[in-house]
Amino acid sequence: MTDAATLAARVRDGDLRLYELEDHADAATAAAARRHLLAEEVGADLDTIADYAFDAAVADANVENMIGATQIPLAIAGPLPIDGECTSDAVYLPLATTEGALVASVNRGAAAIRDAGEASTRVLKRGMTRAPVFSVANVEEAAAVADWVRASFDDLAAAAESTTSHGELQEVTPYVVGDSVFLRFSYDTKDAMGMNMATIATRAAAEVVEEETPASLVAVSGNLCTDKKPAAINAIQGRGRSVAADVFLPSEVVEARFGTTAEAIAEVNTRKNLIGSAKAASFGFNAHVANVVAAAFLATGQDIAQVVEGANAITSVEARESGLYASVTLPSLAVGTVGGGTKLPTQSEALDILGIAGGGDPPGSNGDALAEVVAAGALAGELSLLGALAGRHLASAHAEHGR
Ligand SMILES: CC(C)(COP(=O)([O-])OP(=O)([O-])OC[C@H]1O[C@@H](n2cnc3c(N)ncnc32)[C@H](O)[C@@H]1OP(=O)([O-])[O-])[C@@H](O)C(=O)NCCC(=O)NCCSC(=O)C[C@@](C)(O)CC(=O)[O-]
Ligand SMILES: NC(=O)C1=CN([C@@H]2O[C@H](COP(=O)(O)OP(=O)(O)OC[C@H]3O[C@@H](n4cnc5c(N)ncnc54)[C@H](OP(=O)(O)O)[C@@H]3O)[C@@H](O)[C@H]2O)C=CC1
Repeated sequence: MTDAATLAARVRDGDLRLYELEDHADAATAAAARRHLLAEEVGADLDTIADYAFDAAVADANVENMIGATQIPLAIAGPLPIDGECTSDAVYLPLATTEGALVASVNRGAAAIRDAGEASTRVLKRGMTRAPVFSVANVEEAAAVADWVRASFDDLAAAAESTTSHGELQEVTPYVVGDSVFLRFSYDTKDAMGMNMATIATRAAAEVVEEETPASLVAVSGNLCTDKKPAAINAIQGRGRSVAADVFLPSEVVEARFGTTAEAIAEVNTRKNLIGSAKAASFGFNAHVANVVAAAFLATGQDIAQVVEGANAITSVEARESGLYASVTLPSLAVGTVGGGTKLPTQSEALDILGIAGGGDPPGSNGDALAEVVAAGALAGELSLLGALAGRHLASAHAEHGR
């Protein structure tokens, strides 16, 4: 074991690579050595980055070349009453953000939902996808491979499921483009978001495809999955969890909470979220679902890059006889309560606020509960922002809260 300054000197002298420090010291000392080196090279003061409260070793599977931790303010919004299949409680939603007025907004939406009773939520579909791309000789061969895949689901499932005790292969859909064959594998990954699980399982199934057909694997991810890129396939067919939330707010709640009417909020939704989004050719027919998805993802250890598909959501609002009906449907929300960043201490504590850290009983129920909570939080955020726009107080709210 050796001290941070000595290790930094060895890196500077070319004796060690920056990422090899954990082989020569504990994780905290290795991080300190990198800060030491950085302080010398760029003169930055890293005292706050160094002041983290968890054992650096627990982040070993989550990051390389660690120097410390970024601290993001963490808040709660709620209580937010939810009537779902896996959540039937009033929850406090943990949100990590740097955008002033965001939590106040979700909190106001939650208050309106409380006044009205509760939001209903349902997970409509589960299926984490991975789509490898194979090359073949020509279209004729591509069609034959696709036919073989359609007839060989059991063999592919046996290979894929040999790599996991939780994952279940649900379907494999072939897509042919000339001499490329894409196979979109979809898995029930239970309480895991499942991207590692699906990738490992799909790699095993791809070996069977290569053994049994002329197809040759080009890449285990062929972008038809589609992970972390805007894509209509996720918005239409779903990815991860497809989840919806809705609520009916009586007119008096709308007026008391948002200082406007159901008709005015419905008009904002139609002209902004539907017509405006259509004109922009957006995948997000909503106001700011990404805000709640991102803040909840950061708080609970989700893969933040998957906010890309998490923000594919449609908000519907209708002025009814005695109030306002609103819904938010998120077709591609990639969430988990085990694996990835969920085991890190602050993230795991945030999941504890919701009572869903770790695996659920039955497996998958905690993942579903997290999806339901995020959907209800997104609904609260949509109601409040649409209310602020209809009542024309968005700019003043941000002037007051956000700067
Ligand atoms: C800011 C408010 C809530 C004020 O709203 P208000 O009605 O003036 O506030 P209020 O003081 O009367 O309080 C009403 C409720 O708001 C909550 N609330 C109020 N203050 C706080 C606070 N400090 N901390 C926590 N909660 C707060 C709280 O629930 C409170 O109820 P109570 O508990 O008192 O019965 C409102 O104006 C609002 O929601 N505005 C919208 C802000 C918003 O949604 N911003 C989202 C980010 S915008 C963006 O990023 C995306 C965008 C806009 O570009 C996307 C697009 O293109 O549309
Ligand atoms: N590899 C890739 O291409 C990509 C990886 N990622 C990263 O993948 C990680 C997430 O992958 P993910 O597979 O979710 O997590 P992990 O790789 O951390 O694996 C989670 C494992 O937990 C086990 N497990 C225990 N209890 C349960 C339960 N109740 N439900 C489900 N699984 C359980 C499963 O093991 P078992 O399978 O043995 O049953 C599962 O494979 C993130 O770090 C993300 O950033 C993101 C995008 C792409």
